[in-house]
Amino acid sequence: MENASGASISSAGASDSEESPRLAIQSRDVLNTETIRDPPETTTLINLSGALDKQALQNEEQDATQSNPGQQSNAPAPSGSTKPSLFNNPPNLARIRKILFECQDPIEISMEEFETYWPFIDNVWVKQRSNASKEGHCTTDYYMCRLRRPTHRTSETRPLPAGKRPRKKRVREGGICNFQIKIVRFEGAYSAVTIARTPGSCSLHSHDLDYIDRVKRNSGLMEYARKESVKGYLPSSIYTKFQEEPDKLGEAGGRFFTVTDVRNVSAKWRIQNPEVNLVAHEGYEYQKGHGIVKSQSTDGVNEVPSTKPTSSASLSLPPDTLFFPQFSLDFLQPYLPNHSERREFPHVTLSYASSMDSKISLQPGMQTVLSGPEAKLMTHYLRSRHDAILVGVGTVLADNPGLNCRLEGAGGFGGLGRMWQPRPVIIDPTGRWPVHPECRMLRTAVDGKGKAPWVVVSPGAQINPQTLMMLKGYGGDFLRIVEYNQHWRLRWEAVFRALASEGIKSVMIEGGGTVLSELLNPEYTSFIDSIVVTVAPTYLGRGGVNVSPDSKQDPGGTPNAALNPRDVKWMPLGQNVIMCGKIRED
Ligand SMILES: NC(=O)C1=CN([C@@H]2O[C@H](COP(=O)(O)OP(=O)(O)OC[C@H]3O[C@@H](n4cnc5c(N)ncnc54)[C@H](OP(=O)(O)O)[C@@H]3O)[C@@H](O)[C@H]2O)C=CC1
Ligand SMILES: Nc1nc(O)c(N)c(N[C@@H]2O[C@H](COP(=O)(O)O)[C@@H](O)[C@H]2O)n1
Repeated sequence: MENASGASISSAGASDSEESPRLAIQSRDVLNTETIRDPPETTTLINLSGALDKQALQNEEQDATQSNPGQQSNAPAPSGSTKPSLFNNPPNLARIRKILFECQDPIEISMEEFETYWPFIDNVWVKQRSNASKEGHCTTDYYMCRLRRPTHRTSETRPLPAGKRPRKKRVREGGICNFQIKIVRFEGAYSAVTIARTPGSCSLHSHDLDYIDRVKRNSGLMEYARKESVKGYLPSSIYTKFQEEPDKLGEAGGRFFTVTDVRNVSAKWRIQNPEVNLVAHEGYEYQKGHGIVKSQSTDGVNEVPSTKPTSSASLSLPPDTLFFPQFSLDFLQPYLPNHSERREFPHVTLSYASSMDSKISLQPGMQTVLSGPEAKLMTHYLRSRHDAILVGVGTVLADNPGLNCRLEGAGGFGGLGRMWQPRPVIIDPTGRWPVHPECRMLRTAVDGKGKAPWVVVSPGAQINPQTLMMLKGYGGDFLRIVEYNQHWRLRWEAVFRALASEGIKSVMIEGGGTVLSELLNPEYTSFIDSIVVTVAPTYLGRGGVNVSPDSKQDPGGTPNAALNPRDVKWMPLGQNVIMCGKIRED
């Protein structure tokens, strides 16, 4: 596809998800101390990938305890010595249901996350149509909100069992809702599902999620009821047990769950298993006027705390998770992108760590740690606030970086999909970077902890078709820039314009020495908004990689400072000092 800047994304046969690369949730502006430390509906943020593995194990264990329904007619029996939960809710279910209901921004999640969470929100949606790509790697399903239909379907047209009267046609209260989404599933080395509103959709539902939960139960919830029914329990006993865990029931969308819902599920199973005598759970009995209640005699038996933790309680974040700083980062605010601004070019922040002698590494090709733990957290916070992280190929070859945000709450670190994960961008005019499945950026993409990179190349770069397909398979791409400056270097203006036309509104440029030194020269400073430098209390010496713009002279030939940032602020963070400044004239 060719864009206005003369750049092209080499996306022959691209899937829907590739046509629209800015598909992850882009609401970085809301990633602040409050949302990440104390999100509105949950205080426990849990890594999804790890979580899902453990959950699968638990599901298997639970399934293994289910005996064959035909044999277990009068002995359905989880032991009363512990209090096993009837729910196996995936982490952050309420919050993620809300995100998948509102679809405020396009969402990109892994196939596993989709399969885990979608059953708990499928009550909202009715499928309209499906398309599949010729190769079969990509399917697109179009859904409309269930309330788009003005009425419940009348059952008059359906064949009815003998003696059953047709239901009355009921007109929906609250009008109709024209919310529509498309779900694109892309299966390759990197499988992903993207969920986004379609162009004809309204931007908000005309009702809340509770309204739909009242009208229709989701299939995740119904599956809980089915699993318990096939153990031979009485519907009212199952219902009573569900009600004993109101938080989990509510989280799964079951605030309006009724005993009739369980009866419907149970009845289906009973058709196949008519000989089974349904029983109450152990420790529960029928009490006239109250239905199934916990027996007095066994009260307390079920109160013994379980030694086996329930689903989300035992889940942990990946070991490389960084926890949100307890110290204030408010000082950064004036230097951060403001995504609501309409701009031709992205907001550009230069952010790197430097020694006292302006070196960013001990020698070319060598990674050197200059940021202490506090400054590292700040850098990851900055990453979360930008759409893309740009580096030169020298940095990628030297550091094999991840270029993701590893703060708790970011996608893969307790957040959904690739939420708040920036897009790595590599300036590699001749295609020197050896795209390899073991490199950190691609591993990060496979693990759902970040995005695969876009590699900016010049027209002459020889990109092997297999390399192209491999990178695309991970969700990355090559971006060809055809504009050069007088030194046969790619024109930064063209790079920024190409990124803007791909939906990138903010870029954090981390390095290395060549890229930073070039961008600090006068011809580029009109593109640079802010600079955030982490200064380390060390001298790396002359052999180090330098950051320094070209020297400048005034018109009389007197040497002058090359660049003076404005609105400068210095902030000590641990052993480092952070220098923030503005570059571009407003
Ligand atoms: N402390 C810190 O914060 C950081 C430190 N670093 C360190 O920096 C070092 C790497 O720096 P360096 O070696 O200078 O490499 P860079 O990462 O700056 O990459 C330089 C290469 O990028 C390509 N490039 C850059 N700008 C352009 C342009 N306008 N047009 C065309 N090509 C361009 C060129 O590739 P080609 O040669 O193929 O033409 C160039 O050689 C590493 O040691 C790394 O650890 C890196 C980032 C941050
Ligand atoms: N802020 C900062 N401090 C340092 O001390 C550094 N060495 C760097 N390096 C940059 O960070 C990249 C590594 O990123 P990952 O941790 O692998 O995600 C590296 O490539 C440089 O861009 N930065």
